[in-house]
Amino acid sequence: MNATPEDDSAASHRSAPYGDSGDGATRAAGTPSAASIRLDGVRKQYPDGTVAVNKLSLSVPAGELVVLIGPSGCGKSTVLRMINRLIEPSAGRILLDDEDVTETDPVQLRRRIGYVIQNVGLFPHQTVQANVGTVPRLLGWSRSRIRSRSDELLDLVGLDPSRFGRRYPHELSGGQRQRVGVARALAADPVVLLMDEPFSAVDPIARARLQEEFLRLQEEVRKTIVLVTHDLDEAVRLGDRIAILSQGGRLEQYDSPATLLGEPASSFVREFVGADRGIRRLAVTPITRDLLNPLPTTPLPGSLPRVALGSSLYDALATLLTTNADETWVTEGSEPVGLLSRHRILSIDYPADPVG
Ligand SMILES: Nc1ncnc2c1ncn2[C@@H]1O[C@H](COP(=O)(O)OP(=O)(O)OP(=O)(O)O)[C@@H](O)[C@H]1O
Repeated sequence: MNATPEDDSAASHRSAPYGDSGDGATRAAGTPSAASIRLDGVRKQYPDGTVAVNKLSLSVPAGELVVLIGPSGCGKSTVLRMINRLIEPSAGRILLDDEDVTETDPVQLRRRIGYVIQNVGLFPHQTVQANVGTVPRLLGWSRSRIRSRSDELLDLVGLDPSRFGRRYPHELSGGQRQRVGVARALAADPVVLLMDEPFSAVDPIARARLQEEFLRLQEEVRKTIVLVTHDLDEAVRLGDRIAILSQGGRLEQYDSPATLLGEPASSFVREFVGADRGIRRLAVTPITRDLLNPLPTTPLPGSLPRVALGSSLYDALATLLTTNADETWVTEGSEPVGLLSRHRILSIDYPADPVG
């Protein structure tokens, strides 16, 4: 298992040195604002002797979204809270770019690290706008600057500031509260975003929509994100990489979703990802040209559904099942480039599973 990704893209996302940002938010235009994270032999033993995390090494390239997943009590939240020093490690080092977090003032550190938790923890007696402006206020920004940043972020998370800015948290739905939580965490343009079960308090439909919106948001802001979840589907959907932990914070595997599902590194991982990983693999396998039947020479039947080349096999199968068709057009732009059949999707021959 390699916990230091070879295709580390940190260099291409390298953040400005912290000193450049002055109050932590005014970076030079176009300068990506994300830091890499490196955990090096990190251990946490609580005073009662519980070893929550042991010898954990993990690198998160700047601008990537890494998901921590594993059974209850395996140390996920402890890992997250050691990164922003809500918990001090007993041993090992945690680096943001090249800076050791244990040597950084915790208050300064937390202003550069956004933190989103389940149920958000918005201040109930403050408006949405004031909640989003929390860290900028601490940083001493002017009122007008806080206001415009708050409006910008509410827009970014899909909440109209003129409609929602003056509301109080209890006047929002769970999903809207969650969005405000994300906006608040992004307010001072942090270099890292830590998210502990951020979507688990909302119902499955709102959750799927939040996940989708969140992916779009990440395309735009490209933060380094470490997200804890219990939900494997969420991990597969959101993660550039997934770290699976077992009890005692032991790293079982750290890989892309496709590799994790296709090549579980241990029987623990295999069991954890479960029997329905075949379906999940469809969700992370794109439609490629080699799977397509050529376009027919006879006139094309117009009634078939369409899916885009590059979307997932899961999407294709879902389209076929909902339209009750045996084949779908696969399109590139607006042009059909081939046909994909239900049979072909179901007969894909994945490489043999290396774990007995
Ligand atoms: N303050 C504490 N004192 C002693 N043990 C603790 C403390 N906080 C957490 N633990 C223990 O450390 C281990 C890891 O806890 P942690 O909350 O990090 O796990 P988790 O994977 O996030 O769990 P869950 O998925 O249930 O939220 C658990 O055994 C937990 O009981």
